[in-house]
Amino acid sequence: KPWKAKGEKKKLPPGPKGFPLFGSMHLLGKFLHHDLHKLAKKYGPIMHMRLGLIPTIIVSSPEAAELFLKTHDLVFASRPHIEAAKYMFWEYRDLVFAPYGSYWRYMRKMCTLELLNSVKISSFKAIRKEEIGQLIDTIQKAARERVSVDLSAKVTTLNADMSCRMVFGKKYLDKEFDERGFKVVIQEAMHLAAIPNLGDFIPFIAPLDLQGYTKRMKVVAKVFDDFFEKIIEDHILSKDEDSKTKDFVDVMLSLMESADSEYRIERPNIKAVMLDMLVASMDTSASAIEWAISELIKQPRVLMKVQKELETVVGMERMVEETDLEMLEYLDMVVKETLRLHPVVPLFHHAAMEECTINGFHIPKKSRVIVNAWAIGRDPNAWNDPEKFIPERFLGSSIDLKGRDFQLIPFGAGRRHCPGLQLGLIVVKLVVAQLVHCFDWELPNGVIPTELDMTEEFGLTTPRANHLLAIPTYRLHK
Ligand code: HEM
Repeated sequence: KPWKAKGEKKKLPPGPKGFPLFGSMHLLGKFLHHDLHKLAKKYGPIMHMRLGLIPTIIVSSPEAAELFLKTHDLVFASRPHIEAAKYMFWEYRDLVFAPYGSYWRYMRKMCTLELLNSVKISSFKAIRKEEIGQLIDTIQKAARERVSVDLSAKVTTLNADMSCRMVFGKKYLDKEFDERGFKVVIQEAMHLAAIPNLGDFIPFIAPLDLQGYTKRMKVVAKVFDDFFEKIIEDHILSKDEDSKTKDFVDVMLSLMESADSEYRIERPNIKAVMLDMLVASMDTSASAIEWAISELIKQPRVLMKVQKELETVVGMERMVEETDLEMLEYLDMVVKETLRLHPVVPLFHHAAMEECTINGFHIPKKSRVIVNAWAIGRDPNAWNDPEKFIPERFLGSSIDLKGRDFQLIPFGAGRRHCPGLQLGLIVVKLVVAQLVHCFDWELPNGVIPTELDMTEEFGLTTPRANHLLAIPTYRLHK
C-alpha cells in the first residue's frame, strides 16, 4: 500500500523467533546450508532470522533470488562486515569482500581486464595444457601399476599450480609457503571465513574472541602475508628482465607506481587481491571437478555416455583440446547438473545498503542476505526429481549458468556474480573431460559405484569430506 499509518509495525518475513542477544544462532549447525534449507521448508523462501543482533534474510527459491539479485540488485550489492575479511583480507581491500562502491568497481574492472577476460584466459591455455598433461602422465603411471589415485588431492594440486602460474607467474612449492602446505592453510582460511562467528553477529563481543577464531585468523593472515611479500619481492627483483612476460602481480605493481590510477594501490591492496584470485580460483574449480567425477563414477551409464561423446568428437587417438569443448554438449549438461546438486559455493552473502520492501515484507537496512544456491538447485517447484543426478534434464533446455535462469545460479547473479565464470568453466570441463577420456575409473576395495560416499565438508566452498580414491585404466590408443 502507498501509505503507512504512523507507528504501524513493519512486517518482517516469517522465521524462527530466537532468544535475546543470540537470536537464532543456536539453530545453525555444522552444515549451514542444510540447516537453512530445512528452516526454509518450514518458514518459506524469504525467511527472516535474527542472528545475534543482525537481521538476516535467507533466500531459498528461484523466484526469491530473482527479486534480490535482479529486481532489487543494487540495494543488495554490498557485502556484510565480517571479522574474517578484516583479519584475513586486509580489511576488505580485496574484491570478494569489498563493500559496494567505487573501490569495488575499480578492483573488479582491473581483475576482469588483466586476468579474467577471454583474451587473457586464452593466453593461459598453454599453461593449462602443460599442467594437465603432467597430471595425466602421473595417472598413467598409476594405471600401469594398478594402484589407486587420490583424485581429490591431485585435482587440488593441479588447480593450485595452474592458479599460481596465472596469478604469480610461477609455481611455488608447498614448503615455500608454510610447513603445513598450501592446501591446508587455504582450507583453514575458507573454513574460518564461512563458519558463523559470534563477533560478526554481536559486534561488541568481537574483541573477546570467545570461539578463538580471531586468533586462528591472525595466524593464517601472517602466513599469507609472509608468502605474498616474498612473491612481491621476487617480482620487483625480476622486473627488468626483458624476456619476462608480465603476470598479474607485475600489472598490479605497475599500478602501484603509476600516479594516474584511480586509487592509491599499495601493497596491502595487492596482497588482498592476490589472495582473492588464489582462493576464488583454486578450491571452487577443484571441488566442482571432484564432484563431477564422483557423480560420473557413481553412475556408469552417464560416464559411458560422456566417454562415447568424447570418442565421437575427439577420437581415441589423442587427448582433449580446449577447442573441442564447445562441441561437447553432453559434457556441458553433466557440468550443469553437477553444479546444480553441488554448487561449490553453496551460500553467498550480500548486505542491504538501504531498507527495502520485497513481496510485502520489510527488509531492514544493513540486513545480511544469504542466498542458498544449494536449496535453489533442489527446489521441487523448479526441478523434477531434484535429488537425482540426471544430465538429460538439460536436453533442449535453454537454462545456462550465466545468472539469467534463477533456478541455476552456482555462479551467483547480478552485480556481484562471479567474474571468473568463463575461466572456471573451461578448467572444470577440460579437466573432467580429460580424466574420463584418458581413463576408466574403478573404486578401490571392491566398493560398488552406487555406494560411493558423497558427504560434504562445509566451508566457503564445499568439497568432498573424504577424498575420492579410484583406480585408473588407460583408454586411449596412443
Ligand atoms: C566452478 C568455479 C566457480 C564457482 C562455482 C564460483 C562461484 C562464485 C559465486 C557463487 C560467487 C558469489 C556471487 C555472489 O555473491 O552473488 C563468486 C564470486 C566471485 N568469484 Fe567465483 N566461482 C568460480 C570460479 C572462480 C574463478 C576461477 C575466479 C577467478 C579467479 C573467481 C572469482 C570470483 C570473485 C573475484 C568473486 C567476487 C565477485 C564480487 O564480489 O564482485 N571465481 N563466485
